[in-house]
Amino acid sequence: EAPWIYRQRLGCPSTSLQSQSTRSSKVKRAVSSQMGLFGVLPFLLVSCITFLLILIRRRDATKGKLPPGPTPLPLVGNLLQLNIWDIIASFQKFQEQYGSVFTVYMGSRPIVVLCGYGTIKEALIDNAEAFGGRGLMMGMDESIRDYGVVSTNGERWRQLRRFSLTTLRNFGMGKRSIEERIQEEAQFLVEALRKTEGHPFDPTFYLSHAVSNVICSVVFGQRFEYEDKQFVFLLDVINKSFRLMFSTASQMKNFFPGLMRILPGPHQEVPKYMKKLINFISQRVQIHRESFDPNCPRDFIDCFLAKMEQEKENPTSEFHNENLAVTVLNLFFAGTETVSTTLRYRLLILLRYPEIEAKVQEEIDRVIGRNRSPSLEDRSQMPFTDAVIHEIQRFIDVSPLAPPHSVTCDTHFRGFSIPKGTTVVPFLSSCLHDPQHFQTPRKFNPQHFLDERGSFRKNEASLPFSTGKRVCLGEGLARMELFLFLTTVLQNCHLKSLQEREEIDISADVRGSSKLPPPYNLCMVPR
Ligand code: HEM
Repeated sequence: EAPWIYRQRLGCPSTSLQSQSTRSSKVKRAVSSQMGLFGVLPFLLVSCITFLLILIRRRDATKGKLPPGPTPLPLVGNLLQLNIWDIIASFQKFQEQYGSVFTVYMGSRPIVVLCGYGTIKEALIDNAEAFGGRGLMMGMDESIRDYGVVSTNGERWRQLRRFSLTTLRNFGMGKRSIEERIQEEAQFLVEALRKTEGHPFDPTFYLSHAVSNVICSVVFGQRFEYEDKQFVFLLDVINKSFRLMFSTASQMKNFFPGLMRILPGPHQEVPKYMKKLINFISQRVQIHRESFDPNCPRDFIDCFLAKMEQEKENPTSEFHNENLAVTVLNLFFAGTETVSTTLRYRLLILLRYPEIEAKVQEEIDRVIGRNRSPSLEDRSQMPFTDAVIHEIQRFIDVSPLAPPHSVTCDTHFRGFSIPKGTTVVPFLSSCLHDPQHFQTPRKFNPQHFLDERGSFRKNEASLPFSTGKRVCLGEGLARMELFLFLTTVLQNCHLKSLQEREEIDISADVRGSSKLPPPYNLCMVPR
């Protein structure tokens, strides 16, 4: 006969021969065994959790003494203590609680977080070699993770980084300098803005097209009309894959990589988009090959093809088709969203502070005038504009967390032992808001970058591009764009808000670990 509790569940009738008393004693026994079960279950659960915690602690003890942090649970790690919609706020809380180096667990993976300028400098600059590895970038598609410059390590990364830096520094890129390419694009941007004829519009489209065109010009040797079908296709695919890679489902890969690999969801679409992008780039490479002249490289792809030619006898060369396609893809991903978000956010801040816009325009008129395009040489004579550009980058903090690093060897740091291969995340936001380096860290204040005489003053804690061996490879290019786009637009247009300035909200829309300006419209009036 099946035990009572199962018969109840299975809906079996109780036998009619059983007397009332036998039935009631059976009921009592069943109830007491059920109660026993409920008493035992929590005990078993607590024992299992304790056992797993001990295992985690023992494993960490054998791995080294990691910095302190919130107590992780088995399997989920610190998932329950982290606000995955606002990781920045969670990290700020942990920094207050545990200090400038703490450990959080993403699932069963420990991640060491570095906070504040002193700590980040000591790790990324003073111990550059140890902290210069790239950690596993979970959000990135597996088909491209092993190639290119952003997510690789060792010789591959070293060679591709050196090559990309040299090429972006303008050597061997044909007749036109990168500065000229940006100046040209800035003029196209102003022309497009003029066509809005003072009507309200959302600047996102114009700014992202202008910024993407700079990368197109550097990489493909060609800019596109903003309505060009190929260009619109390229930007659409980049945009969609960017969103998917930073979606919550993709972020959950950090916690449960194995599970997320098989679970359905938007993150499973990423490889499809990657394939489209790689196909697009491969077609462009093929077109380049047909008109390639090794003595006159026109752009990044030509320079790479020339390097492939030079190294064709070397069987271990890193200059091959896969690395070419993914490095180009890396430049698009790393160099478009960051710059265009900065430009978009910057216009919003200037709408909020029209007196600052007026002061920048006064400097533009005095140094550049209205009859020629701004050039990089002008920057050194424009301390106020330079300070505003730096302060906007500090204040808006578009990359609050650097992508994951990893330690390349067992590392002793501030009394802790971090085993080789451990993921380390520089919390750049904590640097940009470090109260020891900025007088009013949470307020927009260009004085942070000016001395008493009004000259530009560098601030070592201002690290929006990170620092050390992995410092942003496009920093030089980005700084050129940020200066030339701003000065060209303000030389030609006034910004007009649709709201009273006091009503303009400049606080960021935080999504996971990214910060974006709130959506807004504005008008541009020709000067
Ligand atoms: C406002 C604009 C930009 C910001 C705030 C920015 C910020 C960053 C940050 C924080 C990193 C991570 C550094 C680290 O791992 O510690 C990075 C890496 C990188 N950035 Fe940028 N970036 C910008 C523009 C660009 C542009 C225009 C390009 C390319 C043309 C670019 C290409 C890269 C690449 C390739 C890496 C990976 C470097 C490596 O792993 O060796 N970035 N950037």
